[in-house]
Amino acid sequence: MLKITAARVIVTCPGRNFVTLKIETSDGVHGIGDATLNGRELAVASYLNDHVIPCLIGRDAHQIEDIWQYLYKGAYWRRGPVTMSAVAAVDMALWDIKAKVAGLPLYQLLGGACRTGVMVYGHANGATVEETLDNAQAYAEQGYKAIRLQSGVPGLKTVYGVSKDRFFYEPADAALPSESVWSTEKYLRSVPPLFEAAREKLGWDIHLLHDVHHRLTPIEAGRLGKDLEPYRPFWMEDATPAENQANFRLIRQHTTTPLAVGEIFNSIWDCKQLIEEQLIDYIRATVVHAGGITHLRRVAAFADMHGVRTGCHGATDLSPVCMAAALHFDLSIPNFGIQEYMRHTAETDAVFPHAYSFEDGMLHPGEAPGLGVDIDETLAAKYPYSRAYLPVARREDGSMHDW
Ligand SMILES: O=C(O)C(=O)C[C@H](O)[C@H](O)CO
Repeated sequence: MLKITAARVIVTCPGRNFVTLKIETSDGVHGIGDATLNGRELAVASYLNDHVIPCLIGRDAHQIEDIWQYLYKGAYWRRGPVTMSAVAAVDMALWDIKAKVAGLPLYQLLGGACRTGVMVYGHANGATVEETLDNAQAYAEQGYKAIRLQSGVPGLKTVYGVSKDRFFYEPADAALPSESVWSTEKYLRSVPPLFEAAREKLGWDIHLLHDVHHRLTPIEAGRLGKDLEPYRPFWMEDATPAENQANFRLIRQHTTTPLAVGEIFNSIWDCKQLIEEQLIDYIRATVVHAGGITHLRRVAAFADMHGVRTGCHGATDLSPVCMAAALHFDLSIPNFGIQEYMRHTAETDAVFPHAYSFEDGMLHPGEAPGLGVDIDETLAAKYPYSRAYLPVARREDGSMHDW
């Protein structure tokens, strides 16, 4: 038995907030897991400190599945982002421990590598089409094989996906949510010309992606998907809110543009119908928000049966611990599609030294035992938590819209 002797939550803000769980064991091996839930970080920290850690002490760290079931079923109150991020952090830390004890990089325990590396997509954005495409060109020159394009919308001051910095994007930008104004009509007019210009400038040998960020109705999404078809996007993401999974039937009826959704999903139940009915092409659920590696493997296996591939969320609010976990997972499953990669700042990378590396458009988790990522607690302590929220959006008449 490898006894869990201690566990603690580390909250740090090296440029943005991260919550990390560290689990220690009787033979001195420790593991870490990401528990960051953007804008609601302290809720997960409390869930772990007040309700999960007391149940972990004394358990066998090797019993990953049993501990997962204990935390999921044992809480009685199932699912939800706070619960599932906490369960995920425990799960990641336990896989880290198991792989360290085995002396192997985690992907070896998950079945070994199915591919030589993990294709990632970078984020090109700008206030204008020209600026966005100049940035996209810079990504292409760095070797990226896939690039997400988000551009300013004429007539709207700020929109999701457009940052002030060329290579870094941080949407949680204020101590109280900032407000932006949204117009579906203006947005819908702006995206097809962006993709037309992108194909002219970048050619056809690069994958182009776009994130709608839940802002359209199903029929509007069907229209956008159809308008983008001539430019062969890799995917159209989060076309409409997905609480009602049947909404995707309508989008599917109107377009052959591939559909991706799921970064805010917490469990297999959020995507059961989407996958079973083949209403999507890529499932974006991620290690930290969907119950860890144990649960995400189940989602991926179910998706594989239905011809759906993975495209895990990988924004900056998922820490390097989650990124490492995602890379081991991506490398080991048969139906991997693509991995999002929004680079962290140098400050963040220093707090979380890691073995993963980027080369020629691909990430690789590296060969260090475990997840191959650690937390420098002394450095982390220098960056206290700083409250930050995601923005909100209102329509031009003042009513709330999805941001
Ligand atoms: O990366 C994406 O596709 C996103 O939509 C990023 C999200 O807005 C971000 O992770 C919210 O915390």
